[in-house]
Amino acid sequence: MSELGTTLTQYIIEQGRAQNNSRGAFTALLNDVATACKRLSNLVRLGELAGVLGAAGQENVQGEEQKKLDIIANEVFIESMERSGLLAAIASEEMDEHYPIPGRYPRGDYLLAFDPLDGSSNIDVNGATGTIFSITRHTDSSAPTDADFLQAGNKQVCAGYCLYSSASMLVITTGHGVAGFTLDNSVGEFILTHPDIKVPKETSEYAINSSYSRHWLAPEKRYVEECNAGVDGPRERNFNMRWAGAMVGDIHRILCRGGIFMYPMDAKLEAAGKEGKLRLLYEANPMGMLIEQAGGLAHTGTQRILDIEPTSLHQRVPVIMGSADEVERVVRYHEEASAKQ
Ligand SMILES: O=P(O)(O)OC[C@H]1O[C@](O)(COP(=O)(O)O)[C@@H](O)[C@@H]1O
Ligand SMILES: [Mg+2]
Ligand SMILES: [Mg+2]
Repeated sequence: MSELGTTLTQYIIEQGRAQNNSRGAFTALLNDVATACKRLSNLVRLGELAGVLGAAGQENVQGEEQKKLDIIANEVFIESMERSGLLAAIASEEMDEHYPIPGRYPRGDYLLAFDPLDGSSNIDVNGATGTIFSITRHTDSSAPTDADFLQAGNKQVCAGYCLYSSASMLVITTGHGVAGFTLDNSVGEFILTHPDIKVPKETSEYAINSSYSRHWLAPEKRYVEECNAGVDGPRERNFNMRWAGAMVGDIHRILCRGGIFMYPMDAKLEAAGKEGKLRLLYEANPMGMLIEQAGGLAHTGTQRILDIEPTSLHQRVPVIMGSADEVERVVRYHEEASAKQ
């Protein structure tokens, strides 16, 4: 295992050696990801001084109001990732369709799907935000299409996020555990600070936006009511609640100390004809891979997230992920609720 203090580049090279695979190309790709994250980290840190706060005055393909930083983050990331020549195309929350890297196919062997800025509503209040990314292979030598991105999460070769908070941290998996790196601005490097991250199996902390409780379906209602009943309830212990308003902040906390994160299907989403709030390809899948690689579980309530065969680029899914015992409990409540029907 790599030692604390190892740089991200050294870590990737060491991992490649340990797996008997030189992975030079992949090292370059992750270096580009790291460069993009460093550039974004600087912009987020400067905030209004860099003129990046506030609304952009337009909506993205999903009808959500875009912040200036959503658009800037998308551009900065793409610009950094275009250079390596290893990507065939990029898909983003902020773009209707995929973006084929000019002049790069059939050379590019990988596809990158990403959420340039997760937690957009936190930007203007100096709250935690992040970038989430997922990398899959592009095996077809022809020009990439949207359909090439529609690969189940279990096909991801790398997933991760960069959290922009009091420290900026890059947390990644290449399918051999999860490692966390903290950005040392004095040397401009991500340094390994959290090797082999594991999510504790048990937890007494949950994360869900409780302002939607009136819309919840029976399983989540039951789960949260039982947690809130504390020592006197069926769980016989007290629970704590946290909601960062940014999935990246909630998942980071869960990777650090355990917990369960839920953005489940509810009556309001159902009535609006939506299949969930969070996006499969660049939110649920990469976070699901990280959580599973750290020993947790990632589910919709009826299906393992990483087994979903995607049908569209911006597909939404219900998300229940984190400490294994708690996710199993919510899934069991779903099974019991559907058995009653
Ligand atoms: O405002 P709500 O409904 O609590 O939603 C919060 C969720 O929405 C998100 O902000 C969606 O991500 P974006 O900011 O990238 O659209 C998640 O990060 C977060 O968990
Ligand atoms: Mg997001
Ligand atoms: Mg976003």
